[in-house]
Amino acid sequence: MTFALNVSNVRKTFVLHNQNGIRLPVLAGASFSVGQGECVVLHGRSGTGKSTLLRTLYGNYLTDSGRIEVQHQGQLLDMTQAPPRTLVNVRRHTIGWVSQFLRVIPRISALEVVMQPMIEQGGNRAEAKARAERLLTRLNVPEHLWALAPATFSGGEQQRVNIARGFIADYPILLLDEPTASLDATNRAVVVELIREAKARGAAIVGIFHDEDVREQVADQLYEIQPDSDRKQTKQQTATPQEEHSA
Ligand SMILES: Nc1ncnc2c1ncn2[C@@H]1O[C@H](COP(=O)(O)OP(=O)(O)OP(=O)(O)O)[C@@H](O)[C@H]1O
Repeated sequence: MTFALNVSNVRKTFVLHNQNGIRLPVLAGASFSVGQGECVVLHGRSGTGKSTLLRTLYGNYLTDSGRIEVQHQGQLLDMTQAPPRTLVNVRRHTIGWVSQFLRVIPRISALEVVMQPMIEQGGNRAEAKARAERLLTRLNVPEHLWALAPATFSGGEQQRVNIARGFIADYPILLLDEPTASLDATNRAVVVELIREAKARGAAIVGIFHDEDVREQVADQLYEIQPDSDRKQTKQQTATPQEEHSA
């Protein structure tokens, strides 16, 4: 199977510049591959680095070493070397991100928030609106809320708007950071369906799911992040400024 995403030997150490340059090694050589239509679930105890790895795949964090190869617009691209402008393009067209929290934009309606990724890909407005409405309906977001900005929505409503936004565009790769965290059983089942549909159209998915039921229903592979037995806080030898790309 050709991979959509290939992670090899990724190491990541956080350097806490405002705390005496303490170094916190988190990822000690993460390696796995995700094929089209496959879902890899990141697994491991709390604090082992699941979120860090997922964010690193999205280009939020610089790595110490290793490669993160993605198939992007017919070419193989190493995310660890991609300049910011390329990252923006990858995030627009190739890698979608669904976290448990919606980044609320003041005065923009829920419907527009959901439509945005498809419009940014150059999609047709009417089609984006129809798709957004279908997704919001499936995710049980009441219609009277669609025209409102989601700032005042409940946590679960915001999360469902965020999920609709993440699934509206057919990204080849999807990164899911606990997308079912504050959902009830009915809406969790809808998210499982959306993930299965995305896999069926060939999306490669990497996710974190604390809910065991959801994990079992969507995972093709579990990637266990080994606790770094040598992990310890070590003082930085030389102060190298660490640049991070924001999401
Ligand atoms: N931005 C950061 N700066 C410094 N340290 C960080 C940062 N983000 C995470 N860490 C540290 O990295 C380690 C891994 O955190 P991470 O959130 O990736 O774990 P996790 O496996 O996702 O945990 P959980 O299951 O509890 O969400 C933790 O010890 C955390 O304190």
